[in-house]
Amino acid sequence: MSYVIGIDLGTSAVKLLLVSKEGEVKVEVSQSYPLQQVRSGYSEQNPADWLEQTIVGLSELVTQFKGSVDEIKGISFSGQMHGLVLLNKSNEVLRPAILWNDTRTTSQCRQLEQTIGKEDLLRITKNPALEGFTLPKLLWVKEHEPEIFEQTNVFMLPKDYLRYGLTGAIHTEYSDAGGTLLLDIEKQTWSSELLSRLGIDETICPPLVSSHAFVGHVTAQVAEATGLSPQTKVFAGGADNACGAIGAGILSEETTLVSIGTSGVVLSYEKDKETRVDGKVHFFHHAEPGAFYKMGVTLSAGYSLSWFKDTFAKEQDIEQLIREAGEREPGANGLLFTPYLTGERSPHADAAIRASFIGMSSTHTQADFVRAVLEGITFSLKDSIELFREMGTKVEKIISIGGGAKSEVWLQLQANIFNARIVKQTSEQGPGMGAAMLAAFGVGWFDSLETCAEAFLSEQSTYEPDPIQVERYAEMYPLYKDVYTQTKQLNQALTTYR
Ligand SMILES: Nc1ncnc2c1ncn2[C@@H]1O[C@H](COP(=O)(O)OP(=O)(O)O)[C@@H](O)[C@H]1O
Ligand SMILES: O=C(CO)[C@@H](O)[C@H](O)COP(=O)(O)O
Repeated sequence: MSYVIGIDLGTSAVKLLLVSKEGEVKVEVSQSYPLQQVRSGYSEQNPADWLEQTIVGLSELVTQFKGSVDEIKGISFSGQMHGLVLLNKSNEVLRPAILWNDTRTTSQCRQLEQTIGKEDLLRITKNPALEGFTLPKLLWVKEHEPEIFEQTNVFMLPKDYLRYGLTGAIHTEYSDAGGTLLLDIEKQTWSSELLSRLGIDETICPPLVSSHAFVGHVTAQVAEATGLSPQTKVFAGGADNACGAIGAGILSEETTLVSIGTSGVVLSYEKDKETRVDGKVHFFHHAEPGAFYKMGVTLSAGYSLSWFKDTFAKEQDIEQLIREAGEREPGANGLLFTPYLTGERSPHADAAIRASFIGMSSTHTQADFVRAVLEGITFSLKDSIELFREMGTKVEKIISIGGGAKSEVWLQLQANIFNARIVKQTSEQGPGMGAAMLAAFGVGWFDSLETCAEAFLSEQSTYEPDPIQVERYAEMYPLYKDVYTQTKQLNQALTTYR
């Protein structure tokens, strides 16, 4: 027997899957780490925590594995996107990583628009300046922590740091590089034009490789700490959403992906680099060679639910909370929630907006609140689905992945709010499975990711939209959308108090 390992460096936890050559998940391990949010809009993690927990997870996986470690042929990665990791000349981490959901960089985004111009940014990177992307974070460090910027030898993205920790080799790959806002998407190179206009030395950008590229073996030290064989081959990997797309079989334009992890994502495959999304949604390289995807992002999707639970129902079981919410009426008895806890990206690129509960009454119970949170998160994903539909994308069949896809109640809610058929696969761990598939493709078990998908992926259950509930949610949706318009100025005024 032969196996590969897919490692998904999420925001809440690192998830490791041991997958057989037949695509069966044999061992699944998850190790969590904290998120530091010291001020509203700030979000950081310690790269040492990622590496430490991955090593713990790998040794746990090896312990649970019944076979010989020589049978584990390859490892690859999926990782939360955009996070800025800075290393000095000795490859030591210079400061905590500034994450994708950190929105402190509004002024750097405006500066970028002035220095480069919105049109040139779109022409080169196919994306607008958004707080979550890596370049504004780099400019923030340059401005606020010049002594750290001076010492920077190379920047990295989260899963690239993990790969460096396991192999000692420094790279990034195209699917994550697009999310830095420094990649020339058409030329597939770091943009010398942007870098020179911003006065940033190109040497701080890591070398670029393809997602399935072989980049080395695990080091002897890592092999000893985890029990893995030092012969285990390591492949580059991809951005978590690109890997999620692979792990959900989004390798053609027919199906759409919805991922509910810490963030929420709506994603569809694009063959053509000429596709224009005009900055309304993101446009990046897929982890499949030569392909692309467009993507809308809700910053606090699963995070809104976790926040609610941690703040108001810490001791309660998440599944029980969702089950009780599922028994309440659609519309949560007139309670609306907008999930803007850390600002928003799609369709409102607004770092200052914050979440609301609208319509609270003394008759509302905890279950109504949880229902409103689930509905609000799902409405916010519908905003991206509507953008896709306006662009001409048919959204009829959706593969749903991420922590949110563990819940039947939430899957049915997605079908009713999106008015689309929702499919859950045998594993909801799309990004980890996508990473395992990149390793399987990399070691040469398959001649394409499509053939790998045929062997590895299968659908488990389908959720059809219920026409009565579809109509009810269609009536509520304009009310949900109005909350943004009505609370925008209020939230802007409240920034002084944060
Ligand atoms: N049993 C469950 N049912 C529905 N949602 C869940 C369940 N368990 C966790 N979640 C949601 O899944 C989210 C984590 O999803 P995950 O894909 O692991 O995130 P990440 O990749 O960002 O670490 C949590 O924030 C939580 O809201
Ligand atoms: O910023 C984005 C995409 O642009 C996020 O989707 C991150 O990639 C984090 O993902 P999760 O931890 O929610 O999987």
